[in-house]
Amino acid sequence: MPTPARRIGLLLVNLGTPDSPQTSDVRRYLNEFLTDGRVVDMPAAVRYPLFKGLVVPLRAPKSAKIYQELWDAERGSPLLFHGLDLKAAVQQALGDEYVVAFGMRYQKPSIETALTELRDAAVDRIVVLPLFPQYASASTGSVQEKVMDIVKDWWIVPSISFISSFADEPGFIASIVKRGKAEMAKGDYDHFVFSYHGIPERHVLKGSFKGYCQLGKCCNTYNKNNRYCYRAQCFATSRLLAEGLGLRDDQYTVTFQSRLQSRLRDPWLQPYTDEVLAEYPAKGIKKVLAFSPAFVADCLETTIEVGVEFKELFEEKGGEHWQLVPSLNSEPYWVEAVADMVRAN
Ligand SMILES: C=CC1=C(C)c2cc3[nH]c(cc4nc(cc5[nH]c(cc1n2)c(C)c5CCC(=O)O)C(CCC(=O)O)=C4C)c(C)c3C=C
Ligand SMILES: [Fe+2]
Ligand SMILES: [Fe+2]
Repeated sequence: MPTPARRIGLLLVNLGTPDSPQTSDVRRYLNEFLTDGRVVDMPAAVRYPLFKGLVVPLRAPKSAKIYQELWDAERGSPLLFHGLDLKAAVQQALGDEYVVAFGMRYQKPSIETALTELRDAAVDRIVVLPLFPQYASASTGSVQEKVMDIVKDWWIVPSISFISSFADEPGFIASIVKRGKAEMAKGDYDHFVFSYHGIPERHVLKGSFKGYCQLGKCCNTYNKNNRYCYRAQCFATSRLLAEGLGLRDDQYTVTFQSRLQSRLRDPWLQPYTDEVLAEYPAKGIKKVLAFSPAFVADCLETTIEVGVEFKELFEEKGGEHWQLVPSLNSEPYWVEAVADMVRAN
């Protein structure tokens, strides 16, 4: 039987990671990441000297130590090897009609290398799936900008579609529910935390249609006016997860982590996960199951921040059991959910 022609390119993209946990590689990664105007939205004339000259040199050695803790001796950065595993599994699920490539917004494998793979495979069109469930200009928006910036220089500009969020996608929700239920079957929990990567409040306000989002109850529903609101999407994901897990409203809390401490002290989305969990033991909440639904692959922000640092803080304050639900990585049901999203695109 003749092999069917390969026609559609799928580009999976995640955020990025250093080449190694050495300070020099972490510095290079952070320089690229934190001088992105969608991540640090200051004028370039301030951003470059401030971050390249001051913030990154101070942060890189500390971050490198944490990356050393995270690094797998054989496979390196989890964000990278889970991404490559997902790529291989989704390729298998979609079959020969698709060519699947994987790229990182910062460092390697670059988006440019991945797009070139797709171009060389002579695909007719490209579907871009940034692996961020909730849209943020600092994550999804940056990937979209980078893709467009690269293809604008191609002689033949391909047809491209972007899956810009999947915060309420049934396959995504069902996959996390499955992961969560597996943990819930192993023990009892007093409370459930859905901890999302934070962003500055300013980023949410800037993304609002006609000033709809004011960081209040406006985000409690997810509608046409706030469909790109990161905060509204985090709440929407949480409501659906709670429903799937059978949780009442008072059994779970939505929180935000990973704020980049800056001397400017600009507010990030609240409540902050560390502040919330520190108060739990005194309130009698001693056993907590923590979800990281802003991430689909284990990384520094899940394994170390939620799985190690928050656990230590919780126990220091008198908590008994803090458990992280692992990310979806390349679990078979998640692979199928990704394939379904792409087929439906
Ligand atoms: C979930 C999507 C992400 C958004 C939105 C996001 C915004 C954002 N991040 C920073 C600063 C840092 N983030 C770092 C790590 C990191 N961030 C994401 C995802 C989002 N970031 C991931 C998947 C990772 C992990 C990468 C890995 O290799 O494991 C870091 C680096 C780690 C450190 O030094 O602490 C920084 C810094 C900002 C400022 C921001 C929005 C404005
Ligand atoms: Fe981040
Ligand atoms: Fe909003």
